[in-house]
Parts: sequence; structure tokens; C-alpha cells
Amino acid sequence: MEDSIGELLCYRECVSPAQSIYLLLCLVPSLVLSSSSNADRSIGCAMSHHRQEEHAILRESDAKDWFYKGEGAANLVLGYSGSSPSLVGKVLRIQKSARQINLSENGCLVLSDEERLIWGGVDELVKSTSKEAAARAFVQCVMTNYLDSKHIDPGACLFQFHIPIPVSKEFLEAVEMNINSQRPTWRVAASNIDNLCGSALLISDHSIISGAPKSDFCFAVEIKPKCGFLPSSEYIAEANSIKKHVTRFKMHQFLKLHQGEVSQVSGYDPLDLFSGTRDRMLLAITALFTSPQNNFRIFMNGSLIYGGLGGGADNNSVLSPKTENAIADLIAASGLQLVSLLELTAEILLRSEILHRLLATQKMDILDIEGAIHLYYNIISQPCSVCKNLSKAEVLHKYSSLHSLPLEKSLKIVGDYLIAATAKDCSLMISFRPSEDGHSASNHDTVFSKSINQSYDYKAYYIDLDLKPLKKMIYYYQLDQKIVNFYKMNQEIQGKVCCSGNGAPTAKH
Ligand SMILES: O=P(O)(O)O[C@@H]1[C@@H](OP(=O)(O)O)[C@H](OP(=O)(O)O)[C@H](O)[C@H](OP(=O)(O)O)[C@H]1OP(=O)(O)O
Ligand SMILES: Nc1ncnc2c1ncn2[C@@H]1O[C@H](COP(=O)(O)OP(=O)(O)OP(=O)(O)O)[C@@H](O)[C@H]1O
Ligand SMILES: [Zn+2]
Repeated sequence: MEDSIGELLCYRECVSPAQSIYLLLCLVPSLVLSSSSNADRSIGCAMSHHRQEEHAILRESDAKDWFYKGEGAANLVLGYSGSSPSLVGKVLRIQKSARQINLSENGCLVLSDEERLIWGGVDELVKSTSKEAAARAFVQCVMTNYLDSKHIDPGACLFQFHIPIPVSKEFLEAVEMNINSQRPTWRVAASNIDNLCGSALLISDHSIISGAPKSDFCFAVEIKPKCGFLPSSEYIAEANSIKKHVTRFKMHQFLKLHQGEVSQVSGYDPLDLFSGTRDRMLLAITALFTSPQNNFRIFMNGSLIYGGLGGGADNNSVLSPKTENAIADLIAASGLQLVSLLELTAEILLRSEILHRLLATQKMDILDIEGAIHLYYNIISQPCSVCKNLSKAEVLHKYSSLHSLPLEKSLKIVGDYLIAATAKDCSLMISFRPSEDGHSASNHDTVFSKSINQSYDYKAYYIDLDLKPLKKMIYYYQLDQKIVNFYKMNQEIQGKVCCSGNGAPTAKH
């Protein structure tokens, strides 16, 4: 098992520095009007069968109109700077092909037999014949049951806003050449655009807010909040009880530091962000601003002006006074102070239910991976490789009760675990712009900034609500153990150093 741990975890190692601040003054385009409408939304699993908008294939000559917007492990996202009315206000989300890892043999193109059992009640998902269709069905038929559809891209519910658009190999090759120098080197090394994918998704650009007069500025803050609660499952081994007191995010930071993925441990505490308390939320947002890593970005008029381009080794991941001044000046040109921007973000998060519902969805992970992993083995009908390594009768007895659960129950719990995993990994995009004369447009919510005596229209969206493959369960278990073991080891070392000095170690979370 040790060998496979190393193998499975090696793709997380990064190889070279990524940028933390990305000042694109020259690229900041004038405001782009988004053509998406708030009025058209469908909730639940009534798949909308609107006629799909026909899009001409994107060719090599179109590549110049697309600029690098961002990327994660699985997708690369381009912004549009051309003038085609059907593309203005949209981003193109292109699948990447992993070079170093193949977590899912079928890449979710077609769900595995076991995944079909888990998502059996969701016809549209089970019958999906492409990764894009499965992704859309998952958001529309599963995630909308837990997250407010007001904050989910209407594109996920309506075909005409979330369109697979044909893309030629030449277009993708040209795009790749144009943008590669802007991508973090470690992301380039890990994976590239899948040039043969044939299509990409056209989605509303949530870093801009529609209808803004050209003279005004609009801002968007992107936050990847990660897991916002401490697990309390009885299946967490006694030796790992630290998990009940220290956040996964914090423990993972130490492992990331050790692996060179970050240059300093972040001071961000997800429990603050999810606390529902204005002061703690502002504290969390300020900490994210100070250590953005891959958890925080600021866009101005649709262009990234601040924040990590990825989660890799990041020499600049800690804010220097010079950088802070540069970014503060850039924002101040819009009449907004940096502090007010952070306060507005906290206020919007506080008012909207976006974090509240997200937390409830994350908490669908009720057993923790230390419990859910046993049910995974029930589902794949193989001997449990975790129990295999246990000798204590008492502990074995506890887990054997999980192995005696009926299949239906295992499917439900693991399905919920995967839904929670999506909720723990998604991001929020909060965009805002000054209201016209203090009046709000009817399709936006409004927040008032006391510090500058100005109302702002805002929108808040979840992005990246992708379905996680069932096969990842083993990886989840191994990573969890690696994170907690590394953290405990560090604690012990620090404890020894500390105790040999002036007393007991401080176990402050
Ligand atoms: O396992 P985690 O918590 O490290 O999350 C992974 C993320 O790492 P993070 O710690 O946020 O930097 C990771 O993000 P990065 O690649 O590190 O930016 C991905 O989001 C990954 O999801 P997927 O493989 O693209 O479906 C994420 O994997 P999942 O666990 O969400 O499946
Ligand atoms: N609809 C959108 N509007 C504006 N920007 C977007 C949109 N979707 C994605 N982005 C930008 O592109 C980046 C990468 O997108 P996304 O999170 O979907 O990639 P991913 O590979 O699925 O991520 P992960 O690593 O979490 O799996 C985001 O962090 C965000 O900055
Ligand atoms: Zn077991």
C-alpha cells in the first residue's frame, strides 16, 4: 500500500514557482457587457431542453481573441476580448489532459458501473455519454438540490448559456502557444490543453457584472474556501483525533510547505470564513489577501489583477508591502479603497446564503474519509485494504459494522461523501460594481458600503461544481492519512523543542 501511496500522491508535487501577483494593467479591458440574464433559471432536475445555440467552430484565426484567465487541475479557462456578440461576456472552459495521472480510467466519459449504482436515481447523469454532459447533469440534477440555484451558473441549468462549442485542433494549438508563457510553470509541466477534445464549454464570465456603464469599474473576488468544519466522526481513529481540533486546511498547509507547493503557511482559517460573524469573516478575507495561494484572486473589469495563478510553489505567495501598495493603488483608481473592497466582500458573503448552504453541503461528509473508505470497499466488492492492516479487535469490530451495512446504505453515504467533496473544492466568485445613483438594477442584489457611502450591485456564484470520480476514494484516504501523520510528526518535533525550553507545547489551532 505504501508504494501506491507514493505513486498516487506524486502528481501533487510541483516543480517550479508560480506567480502570485499578476498585474495586467495593459490588458485590463474596458468593461464588457455580459449577455446572461438572471431571469432564466430552472431548479432541480427538470432538464431544460432549450434549443442549443449553433456556434461556428473556433478556428486558428480566432485564437487572438482569447486570453488566459485561469486554470485549475482539470480545466483551463480563457476570457474573450473580441467583438462577436454571442461570445462577449463569456469564458471558454477547456479540458486538460493529465500527463502524470490517470485517476479515472474512463475520465468520467462514461460512469463506471459502481458510479452508475451511486447516481442511479439521476437518469440524466447515468445516461450521459460525455464528460461535459455528465458535469452539467451533476450540477443541475444533484448540486442544485443542496446549493441555491440563484448562485449557480444558469448555464448549468439552461443549455443556451452553457454551450459545448466546437473547437478545432489548430485553434487549441494556437491558444496554447499564445498563453503558455502566462501559465504557472508547474501547471504546464503537469498538464496541457487536450488538443483533440473537439469542444469546450462556453460559460458566463462571472468575473464581470452585467450592465455596468463603461465608465465604471467592476470587481470580482474569487475565493476557494475549502472545508469549513471540523469532523466529529466516531470512525476517526483515536490516533488521528487531532483532526477534530485542527482544520484540514491548516494541516494540509504544513504538508504543502514541506512539498514546496507553498512558500509559507497561510494564516487563513476556513472556520473564520464560515463563522457567520462579520469580524471573523473579514479576518479570513484579509488573511486570504495576505496569502492568496490558490484560494484568492481579484479581477478588475474581468482581468486578473491579484492572486495566485495556481496552487504550486509560489515565491510571492506572501504579500510584500510593495505589492500591497501597487494593488491598493490600482484599486484606488476606481475610487475604492482596498480595505473597503475586502469589507464589501465580507458583507456580501454575510448577506447571501452562499456560504451557509455550502457548509451544509460539505457536512454531508458525515463519517469522514476514515469511515467512508470502508463503504467504498463494500461498493467495489473487494476486501477492505484498511481493515486488512488493523489488528486491534475492538477497532476491527467498529469498522466491521460498516462492512455489514446494506449496499443501498453504502451507496448513499459514499454518494453524499462525493457531493461533499465537490462542495469542499468549489470556488465562489463575487462580483460587484457601484449602483447607479444609489439605485440597484432589478436583477442584482445591493450592498451598502458605509466607509465610502456608496451602494454596490453584486452577484455571487459557485464555480467548479464538478463531479468527483468514485475511484478517488482511495486517494482521498491516503492523502488524509499523509496530511494528519505529517502534521502530528511536526507537532511532536515542535513539542520536543518547545518542552526542552520553557514548558509544554502550545497546541493552538
Ligand atoms: O484534495 P485537496 O483538498 O488538495 O483538493 C484538490 C485541490 O488542491 P488544493 O488543496 O485546493 O490546492 C486541487 O487544486 P490545485 O490543483 O492544487 O489548484 C484540485 O482542485 C483537486 O480537484 P480535481 O483533481 O481538479 O478534481 C482537489 O482535489 P479534491 O480533493 O477536491 O478531489
Ligand atoms: N465562469 C467563470 N467566469 C470567470 N472566471 C472563471 C469561470 N470559471 C472559471 N474561471 C476561472 O478559471 C479558473 C479555473 O477554473 P476551474 O476552477 O473551473 O478549473 P478546474 O480545473 O476545474 O479547478 P480545480 O483545480 O479546482 O479542479 C478559476 O479559478 C477562475 O479564476
Ligand atoms: Zn474496512
